[in-house]
This record gives sequence, structure tokens and C-alpha cells, in this order.
Amino acid sequence: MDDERIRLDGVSIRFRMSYHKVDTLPKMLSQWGAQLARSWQPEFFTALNDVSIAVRTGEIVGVIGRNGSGKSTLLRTISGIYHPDAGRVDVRGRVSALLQLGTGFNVTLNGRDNIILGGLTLGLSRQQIEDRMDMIADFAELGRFIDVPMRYYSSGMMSRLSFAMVLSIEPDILLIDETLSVGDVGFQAKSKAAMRDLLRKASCQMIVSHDLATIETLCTRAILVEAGRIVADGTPRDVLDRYSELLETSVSEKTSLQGIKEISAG
Ligand SMILES: Nc1ncnc2c1ncn2[C@@H]1O[C@H](COP(=O)(O)OP(=O)(O)OP(=O)(O)O)[C@@H](O)[C@H]1O
Repeated sequence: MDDERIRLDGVSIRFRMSYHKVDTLPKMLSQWGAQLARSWQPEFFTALNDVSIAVRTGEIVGVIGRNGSGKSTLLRTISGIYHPDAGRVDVRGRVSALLQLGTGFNVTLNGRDNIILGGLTLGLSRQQIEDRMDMIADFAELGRFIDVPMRYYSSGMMSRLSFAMVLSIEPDILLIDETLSVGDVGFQAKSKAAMRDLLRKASCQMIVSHDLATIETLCTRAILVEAGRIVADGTPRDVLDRYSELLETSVSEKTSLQGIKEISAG
């Protein structure tokens, strides 16, 4: 369809499992042996399993689900960080992704140089970046740190800068992963207001959040991800209800399992 911005057809993402954690020599030797055996027969983990979805102009899609269900992997796949092992991803428009703290920064360079590099990567011209430099530095509240290598930045400073960079471009497609609560309380209020403004400008967005109130107020649609699959897709209210049911079921399953264990132990 013409107004489709994002389309995934049967997308699967598999990660090769790696095991580390070694503390004593015998353990180290046995882990090396196990690793060698595994290298002949690697183990894979399916983080996204046959996912299909279309997102259209004007939609703000909230992505919810339990820890490890595959939400971040989904957004990373749409942004092009991961390439699907199966299926097809089509994205139409300029994507701006706020996915992980400090992603894409070179910590040996100062803030100013990172803004230039990041801006060029996002498709801005050198002049456009220079024009936005003060606005970005001011919004990120970097002060004199703009000329300091980023390895000396706190995590809050890095995320504020990521956020300010995203604000400085006007993306067609905006992907946000749990960044509505960037920085301290003062910055959060400012970033929420700026984010709402940005949400109005971008033609479609997907937001991963555990803040269910945000999903309900900001989003026009929600999807529920469970074990790498989209198990509900609809209005935020309906999908949040489905999520509550899922959480209740898993709590009652855990409680009965605990009961069975206690009975067998007693
Ligand atoms: N690079 C990787 N290598 C191996 N496994 C990975 C990798 N990245 C993610 N995973 C696994 O894929 C699954 C989905 O991870 P993902 O980060 O997408 O979950 P999530 O729903 O965003 O979780 P959370 O709510 O905790 O942020 C998890 O089990 C995670 O351990």
C-alpha cells in the first residue's frame, strides 16, 4: 500500500549463543572443551520468529512485552542494525533511531566531532550540522564538555546527546527504545515535551517502552511481543489488557509450580 512506511514479511533473527564466565583452571579447561565441541555444532537462539507487520503513515506503534521477548531486536532489525536470517524488511523514508545509549558514538572523539560524524551519518550536510550544533549542545546541556572526549561523559550525558541528535533531524520514521526517561528529572520533563513535538513531525513511529501509561497516551496502536512473535496487535487498550492477562497467567503458572515443588519437597 502507498502509505506503508515499514513492512516486515516473515522476518526471523537468530543469534549464535556464546558462553563466557570462567574462574578456575579446571573450569577453564572444561569450558574450552565445551566451546570447541560447540564450535562444530553452534547453538542458536531465535530472537524473532516469523514476524510480519506493516506500519503506515500517521501511526504511533507502542511495542510492549516481557524482558527478553524481542522488542529491541525488532526495532534494531527495522533500523538495519540486524539483517534478517529469513524474511524481508522494507522501510520507506529517512529513519532516525534512538535505540541504545551511546550507539554510534566514537568515545575517543569529543562531543562536537561526534555531532558532526553522527549528523553526516544521518544524511545532513556539513553546513546543516554546523547550523544545528549550538542547538544540539544546548539541548544536551553539555556546556564545556562539548570539547571533551566522550569517554569522560557520564551515561546521562551520552544519552542526552543521543537524544538531542535525534531531535535535530526531522525523520520520516522514528524508532525509540525506552528513551522517554533519558537523564535526570529536569531533563526528563524537557525531553518528554520535545519528544511529543517530534512525534507530531515524524510520519510514523515505533516506541518500545515498559511505561504502559506512555503507551496508552502516546500511541495509536500497540503490539505485544512474546518469545519473538507478535501475539497481539490492536488498540493500545486492548493490547495492554492482553499483556495483563499474559502476566497474570505467568504469575499463576509460577505460583502453581512453586506449590508443586513445595508439596514434593514436603
Ligand atoms: N547479540 C545477541 N546475542 C545473543 N542473544 C541476544 C543478542 N541480543 C539479544 N539477544 C537475546 O534475544 C532475546 C531478545 O532480546 P531483546 O533485547 O530484543 O529483548 P527485549 O524484549 O528488548 O528485552 P528488555 O525488555 O529486557 O529490553 C533475549 O533473550 C536476548 O538475550
